[in-house]
Amino acid sequence: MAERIPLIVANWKTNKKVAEVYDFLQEIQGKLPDANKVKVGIAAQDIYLHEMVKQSKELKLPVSVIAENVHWADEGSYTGETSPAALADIEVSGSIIGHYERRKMFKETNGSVGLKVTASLRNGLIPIVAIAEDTTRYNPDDEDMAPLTEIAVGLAGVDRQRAENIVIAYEPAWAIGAAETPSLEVIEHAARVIRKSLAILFSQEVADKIRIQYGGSATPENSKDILGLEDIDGLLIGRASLEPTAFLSMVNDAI
Ligand SMILES: O=C(CO)COP(=O)(O)O
Repeated sequence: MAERIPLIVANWKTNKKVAEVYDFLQEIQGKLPDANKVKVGIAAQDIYLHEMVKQSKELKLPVSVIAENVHWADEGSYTGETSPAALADIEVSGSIIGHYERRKMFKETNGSVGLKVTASLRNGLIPIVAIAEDTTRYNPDDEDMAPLTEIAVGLAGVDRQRAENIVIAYEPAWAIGAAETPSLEVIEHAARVIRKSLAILFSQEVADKIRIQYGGSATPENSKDILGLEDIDGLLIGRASLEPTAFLSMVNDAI
């Protein structure tokens, strides 16, 4: 089976002022583990990304700077959208795509997710595709299992050669911004269903290379157990990522 280096990503959402962004980066300087053991990303509001890339270089931080959303067109008349080509140009590493909050509040669909994933891969950005589907109704041992809709529809147009660069974030809607996570059994089951869906869509070989993160009320208290699950290769962290000590503790749990 392919070795998947865990990926821990902070999703700051619409939080932090510019001074707080820089304080955080300075606070984690020299405290991140070897990038060969765990990869670290921070997703922040677009207005901070360019400076975050520069600051990370200056501080020699092994951190990938990530957008929280991206448009599907490289350029053109799309007022208010951010081009994947422009993100790549300022050395942003990837983008979250189809976060539940965007699907719910901003009418993001599996169709637009697909366009954004393709556009990201075309520009060398890592798409972190968030899926919130209820995986409990699927049986991963069922030979004729249908892939999850969010994967089947959202990733249908993706070129198999590039698919291994996708990251999937499993974020059950009810656990986001909540106080509880699903049980470890439910998370592992969901991750297996997701990997099986990816294998149906691409191939088992590709599916084995794709990282699957868990997101939704991940904290320093539960991160080690979640990261210990066989099919979970990282975390997408909201609230607990806003504070450097908590974030660093969760990053270290991935080793
Ligand atoms: O939405 C999330 C990460 O993308 C999860 O948010 P919380 O960790 O705050 O529940």
